[in-house]
Amino acid sequence: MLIAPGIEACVADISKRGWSSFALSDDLQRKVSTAYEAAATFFDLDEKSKEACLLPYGCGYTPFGREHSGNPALPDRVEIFAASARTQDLALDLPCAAGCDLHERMMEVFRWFEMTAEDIMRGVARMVASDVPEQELTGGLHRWSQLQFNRTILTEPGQFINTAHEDGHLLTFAHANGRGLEIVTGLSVLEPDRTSSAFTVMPGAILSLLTGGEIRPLYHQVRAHSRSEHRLSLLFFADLDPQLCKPWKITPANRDVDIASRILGNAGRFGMDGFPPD
Ligand SMILES: O=C(O)CCC(=O)C(=O)O
Ligand SMILES: [Fe+2]
Repeated sequence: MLIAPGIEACVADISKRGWSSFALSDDLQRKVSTAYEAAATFFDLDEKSKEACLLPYGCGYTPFGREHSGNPALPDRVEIFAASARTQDLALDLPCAAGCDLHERMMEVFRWFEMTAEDIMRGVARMVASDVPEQELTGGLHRWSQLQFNRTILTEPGQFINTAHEDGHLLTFAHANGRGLEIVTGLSVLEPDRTSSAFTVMPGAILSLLTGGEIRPLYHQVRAHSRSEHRLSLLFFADLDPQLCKPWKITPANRDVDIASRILGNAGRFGMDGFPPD
C-alpha cells in the first residue's frame, strides 16, 4: 500500500515526541477557508436559529454549556457545530440555510481528513506490528469520525477555553484561526507552531490502546488570547469502527480492556451524544 508524502514523517514524529503536524495542500486550504467562512456566518445567527440546527449523535449545533473536557461544572467555553457522514443527508433538511451550507462545506473536506487519518493509522499499525490485517481497516473511520467547529465564548485572555484533557479518540486533527492550543506533557506546556496551512495531529486513548500503550494519549488545553475576537477551531475526531478494534499489539496496557466499549462510551464522558453501534 502506497503511503502519501508526509505520512511516514508524521508517524515517526508521533512515535518520538507524541504529536505531529501535517500540511494542507493549496486546494484543501481553500476549501477549509470556505468552511471557516460558512462557520462564521452560522455562529453569527441568533440563538433561536442556531438551536433549530440540532442533529443526532451530537452533530449539528451544540450551544455553550453542554460539552466539557472532564468536569461538567466547567463547560468548554465554546459553541459547536459538528458534521459527519451519518448526518450528511439529514443536514439537507435543516431549517436554516446557513446550517445546511455549513454541514455541506465541512463534508467537502471530511473525506480528505478521513483518508489522511486512515493513512496515519495504517502507518502506526505497521510500526508497532508486522502482522496487522491492514485491508480490514479500509474505510473503518468513515462512520465513526466527525468534523467539528468550536467558536469561543469570549472571555479574559489566559482563561481556559478547554481545560487539560485527551480526546479519547484514535486521532484528532486540530486547526484554528488563532493561538490558544497548548500541549501538556508532564510539567511542561508548549504551543505548537500554528499556521493556516497546517494542522496538529494528536493521538488519543484509542490509538494508545490499539498499540498496547506504545503511543500515549496527548493531553492538551486551550486558552483565550483575545477578549474581543472569537477564536474558531476545526477539529477532526477520528475513531475506528468498534468491530475493527482488535489490538495490534497485546501488552498489560490493553490485555483486559474492551476497546469497542470505550469508543461507544467516549462522547458521554464529555457530556455529548455519540454514534450508536451499527
Ligand atoms: O480548539 C482547539 O484547538 C482544540 C479543542 C479541543 O481540544 C477539543 O475540542 O477537544
Ligand atoms: Fe481536545
